[in-house]
Amino acid sequence: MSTTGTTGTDDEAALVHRGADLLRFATAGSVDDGKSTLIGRLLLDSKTVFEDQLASVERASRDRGDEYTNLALLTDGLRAEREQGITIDVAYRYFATPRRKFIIADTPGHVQYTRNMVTGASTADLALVLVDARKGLVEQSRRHAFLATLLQVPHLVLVVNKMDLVDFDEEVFRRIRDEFTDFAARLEVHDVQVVPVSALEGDNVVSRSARTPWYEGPSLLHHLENVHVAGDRNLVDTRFPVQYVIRPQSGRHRDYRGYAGQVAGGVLRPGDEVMVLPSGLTTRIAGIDTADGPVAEAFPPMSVVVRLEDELDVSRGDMVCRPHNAPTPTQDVDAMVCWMDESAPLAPGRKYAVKHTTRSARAVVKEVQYRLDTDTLHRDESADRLGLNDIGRVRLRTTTPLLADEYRRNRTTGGFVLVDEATNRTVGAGMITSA
Ligand SMILES: Nc1nc2c(ncn2[C@@H]2O[C@H](COP(=O)(O)OP(=O)(O)OP(=O)(O)O)[C@@H](O)[C@H]2O)c(=O)[nH]1
Repeated sequence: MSTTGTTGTDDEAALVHRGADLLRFATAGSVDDGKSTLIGRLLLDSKTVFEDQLASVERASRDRGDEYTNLALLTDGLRAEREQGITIDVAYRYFATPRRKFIIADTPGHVQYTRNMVTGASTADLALVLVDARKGLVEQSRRHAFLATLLQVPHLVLVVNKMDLVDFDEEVFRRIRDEFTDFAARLEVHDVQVVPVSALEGDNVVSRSARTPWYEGPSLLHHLENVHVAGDRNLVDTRFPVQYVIRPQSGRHRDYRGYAGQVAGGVLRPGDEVMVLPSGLTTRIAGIDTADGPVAEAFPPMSVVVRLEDELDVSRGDMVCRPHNAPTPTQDVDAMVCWMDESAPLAPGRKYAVKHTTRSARAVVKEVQYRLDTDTLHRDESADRLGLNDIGRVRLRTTTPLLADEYRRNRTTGGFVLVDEATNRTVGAGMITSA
């Protein structure tokens, strides 16, 4: 069964293709804050839910003796469906309104929250942290907010839920909001929104509620629909990691040679002078092709095929950039690493496979510089290893040079994962601090 929303027009499809009207957001909260209910409410009120799903949830709610239609059943039901037979750390859900399409990275489970959240939030435009109005900010709320900013998620929303249980008291909201704003001021995030809602009763989720006349901000959905994300993309530094070389062996296209990949930064146009790394050779872009035909420009996150004027020796893992704006190939990498392996810690001397954009290399851990306490933001410099869910600063030496940028400059070319070569499991996620 698909949970994908409305079928769009071709125009919409083109917009989505360009990422212009798509918002990816990650949700986080502690147990029972109401995350499932909130997501259920968004799906329901945006009419993404099918009649039969709704009918079955209504039936199940009645059977359980619930007073309300239990929206969490909707979310959890979808979750269970997704999880059948496979281990999924992050469940992705889709819904759409006439203004935008949304992809929610929902991170179920509380034990592995750091790992899950890193997975879910690494590509998110926005992170939504939920708290229960009766409890206010708890340790996990701070940790989630911190992780989101560490992953450079540009927009942060604190949803103060269950306002109905505190009689929509402005004072309660104000206290939580102020405490959060103070905390967020210490983090690297520029856009913070705090919204009082009742996920259960629908207040301020889709439309503004008459029960919070003191609240002057937008409803949650209105904010999600309008938050400006186009400016978050790096359109300055041209970065095109080559994923595949396309060269038909026969037929009338056998003279075609193109390089397929997803634009990671900047804008590419036919005629642009470009440099290909690691060779350093320069040429011009002859044309840019997509599944829908040639285009006059390409920018993140478009997937395209780039043709070059000269026949250079380009292969998977190479990077097309600009002659005067290119990453410096480096084998010494400093990074914040989130460790995700329960079987063994990251420690000096250990070797891993590195996946960075479309490139693979091997790396040895030279040093653990410190481990970060995500609650106090304190750096423990005596730490010499990272255990499951730990985050710390690490120095690596790779076997072949990476074509890397700082993560804060580019989340794609600044990020990497570490893979255990014996098990082929992803054991760490890294954000390059200097290359
Ligand atoms: N009164 C009230 N109850 C709510 C509200 N939102 C959620 N709840 C209730 O809080 C309980 C927990 O809600 P869930 O949506 O299951 O919580 P969750 O955070 O998703 O929990 P997980 O199952 O861990 O994902 C349920 O009994 C909900 O009905 C709200 O706005 N007001």
